[in-house]
Amino acid sequence: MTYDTIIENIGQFILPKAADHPLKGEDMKRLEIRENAAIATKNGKVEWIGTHVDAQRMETENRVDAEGKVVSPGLVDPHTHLVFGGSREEELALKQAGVPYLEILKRGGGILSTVKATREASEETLFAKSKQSLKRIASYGVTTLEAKSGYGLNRETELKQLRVVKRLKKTTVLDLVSTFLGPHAIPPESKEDPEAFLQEMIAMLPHIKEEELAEFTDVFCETGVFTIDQAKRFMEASMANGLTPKIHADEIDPLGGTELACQTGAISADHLVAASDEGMTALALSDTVAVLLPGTTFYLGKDHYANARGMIDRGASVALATDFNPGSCVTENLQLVMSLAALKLKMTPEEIWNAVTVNAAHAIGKGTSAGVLAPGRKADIVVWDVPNYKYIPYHYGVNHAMLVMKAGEVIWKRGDADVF
Ligand SMILES: O=C(O)CC1=NCN=C1
Ligand SMILES: [Zn+2]
Repeated sequence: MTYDTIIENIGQFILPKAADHPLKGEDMKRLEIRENAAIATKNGKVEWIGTHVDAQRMETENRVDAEGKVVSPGLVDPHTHLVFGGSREEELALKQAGVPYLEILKRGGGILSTVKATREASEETLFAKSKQSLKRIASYGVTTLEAKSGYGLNRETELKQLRVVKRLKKTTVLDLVSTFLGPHAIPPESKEDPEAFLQEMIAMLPHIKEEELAEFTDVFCETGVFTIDQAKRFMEASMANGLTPKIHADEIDPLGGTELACQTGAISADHLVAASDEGMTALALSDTVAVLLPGTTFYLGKDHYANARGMIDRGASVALATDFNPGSCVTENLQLVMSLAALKLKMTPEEIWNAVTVNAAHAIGKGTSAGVLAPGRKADIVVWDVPNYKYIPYHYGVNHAMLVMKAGEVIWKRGDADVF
């Protein structure tokens, strides 16, 4: 057989474990690393994984020399607010003055200022802006990601955002999943009647399912936003309409959103900075993935981070994501989040790699098709300019990706310009 591409001379090949459930407990702490390896692709799929020596005897159209460096599956970012209008740099001064996130929101800023910009932006503008972000996301080694709505807070604009994601799915090489985050905040026009607004968002669910505009739903369960009871009713209505729930839980105040996620069978519970011991134990006993967002904690200038160690050591499955959004975490760089996971969440390199590949894939229902390289799987592959798999969390703030491959095709390669 003649292969399409062989990537050879791989110093360390990172091979997260293929599993039909998210990794937890001891599995979360283990990571297979193969040395002096090679991988062969054909028709966009992984065809063979073996040794560099064996690869020398194989026929291929293209041969890529990994120069003894590191190769991994394409990364998965399971939590982004990709589609939005405008920006919120003006709020930095408020944050520097110590004005809390929820206070900025209460004053009509934060999410609500992005809502105004998103309502005013055309679908074309949002599409072009999101596509630029996707290029940057891909350059950091991400080949699969989630994208939420939530900056419309009315039927017209929520559908506009979801249509943008649907168009991006069809027109870009990355794999996207879509999440309807209608109950993201209470719009000014519904301030007097949040319940009516929640009902309006619930009433959208059949249409969203019918038009295949989202696979998941999400709700911001937080003080001054949506209560546990409101979140529960929205999540139950989601499931009744064939949509799988997620939840922004225990981000700032410990309302018990973590426990609610596990009780309702949510696919993921996200943020969890204020998760209780009971909530962490519930995670360990469930298949709900804890999606941790240390970039947001950092960006909001908080000292207290999610208790990743407590979750992992209890046996919960943990994933990592950027939470890319215009106000509380303005970065597409999942590698930076890997560093914060080491420095602030005290996660090991093995746990971090599992959290940005196989577990991140399970958090968006892609556990059997992304985040793992094995014969028959999509050839989503990244070559990293690092000496070993521990290096990315250690050296932060830069882009270590050399080459990003999506379904067997190179979609990004570090510039060839070399004037030094
Ligand atoms: O502030 C934002 O735009 C995104 C966010 N939603 C809930 N927490 C952060
Ligand atoms: Zn978020």
